[in-house]
Amino acid sequence: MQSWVKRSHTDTAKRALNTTSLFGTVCFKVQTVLIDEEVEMVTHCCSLIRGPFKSLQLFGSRDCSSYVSRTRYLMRLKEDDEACRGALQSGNVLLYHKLAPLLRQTQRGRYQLHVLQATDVKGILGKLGKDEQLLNTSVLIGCSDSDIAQFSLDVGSLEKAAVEEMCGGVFIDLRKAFFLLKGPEAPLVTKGQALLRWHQTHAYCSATGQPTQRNQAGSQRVCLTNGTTYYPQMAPVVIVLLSDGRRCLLARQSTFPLGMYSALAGFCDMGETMEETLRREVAEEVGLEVESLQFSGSQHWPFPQSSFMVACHATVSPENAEVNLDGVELEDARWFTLEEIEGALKRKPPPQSTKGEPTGFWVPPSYAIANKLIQEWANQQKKL
Ligand SMILES: NC(=O)c1ccc[n+]([C@@H]2O[C@H](COP(=O)([O-])OP(=O)(O)OC[C@H]3O[C@@H](n4cnc5c(N)ncnc54)[C@H](O)[C@@H]3O)[C@@H](O)[C@H]2O)c1
Ligand SMILES: [Mg+2]
Repeated sequence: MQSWVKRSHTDTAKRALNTTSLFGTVCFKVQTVLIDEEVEMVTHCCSLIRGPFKSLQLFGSRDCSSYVSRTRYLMRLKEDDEACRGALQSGNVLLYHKLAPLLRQTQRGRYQLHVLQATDVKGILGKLGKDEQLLNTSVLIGCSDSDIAQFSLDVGSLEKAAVEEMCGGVFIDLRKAFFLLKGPEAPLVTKGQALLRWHQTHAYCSATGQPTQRNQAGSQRVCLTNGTTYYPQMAPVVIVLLSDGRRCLLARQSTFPLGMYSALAGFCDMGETMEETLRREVAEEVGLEVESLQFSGSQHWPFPQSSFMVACHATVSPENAEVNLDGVELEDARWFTLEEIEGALKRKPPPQSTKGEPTGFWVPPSYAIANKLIQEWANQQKKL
């Protein structure tokens, strides 16, 4: 196959691929972008899609795992504006209105992400008399299991109700949406929002005050005056569930919903390791000295800004477990037994309108990594 494909044809095929999803509707797409004499060759090429593209090594081989293929594809879209613009034309788009994501309700009343095709979005923009170029302000957020590039787009300049009506969906505040969505939809919707928000707040260079320009994928912005490149950032936070061997420590801030207790958390100071942050935060907030720690997992947390949560378990000695509260940040911190924790894990959060203290404390819902730490601790204690 490689010997049959002349150099110019190889370039043509590459160009064709730039306009498509990973292994999407290549044959259909190329006919829309190529001149006639090229179409025949590329159509033939596409009919043998696995063979030629493997030998041309445009996206790596399908012998690799699909995860590797998707990762390489996304990497390429971040580096190649033209390829990214092409992928956007046949991509999936999550819409946001002033950073509130668009969801739709299923017949069973469950909420799902409302994923649109780029062509649908263009149709909506056309019907509302808006320039199709707005689509190009989308940012790349991933690649679906069916190898379609995924983007997020804020249509805050359009009338919210009109878009909702046309799409048959509803824009819902992220805090609520996060709670309503299940599985991989929840992290995807927060990633989409976090990246859009980063662009909305980084339009200018903090050194020159001049405008910055984004690449097509939205993975970076560059100051046109001094050339500084800015990348989307998350603030690192350590979240820790302390145990004295028998009980675990949970705390609450006065701003938490009534009755909710969570694990201790704190932002990393400049230059700190994760271990140092953990030790410092525990000392600052509850006056205890950590003896040992164990990494558990991590999570991107979009509220109020993007944090990168690193979750750990840590122990203190039972002889030195008396809490000495820092009253500035925390309203309360207490040791809880396994029985109390099991009760709290089963308890549903009270409705937001509830006045007065709910009967019994409760813990953050399952989408918060604090919940995972608490579940892990309870499971571990049950084995002892
Ligand atoms: N996902 C979860 O399960 C979970 C659970 C608990 C807390 N959290 C999140 O962890 C984060 C940190 O927790 P915390 O509030 O206890 O932190 P913290 O104990 O460090 O206290 C917050 C204070 O730290 C200072 N600070 C330093 N760097 C900051 C930065 N980059 N951004 C904001 N404030 C900074 C501010 O003065 C702020 O008032 C919060 O955003 C919270 O929403 C997530
Ligand atoms: Mg804290």
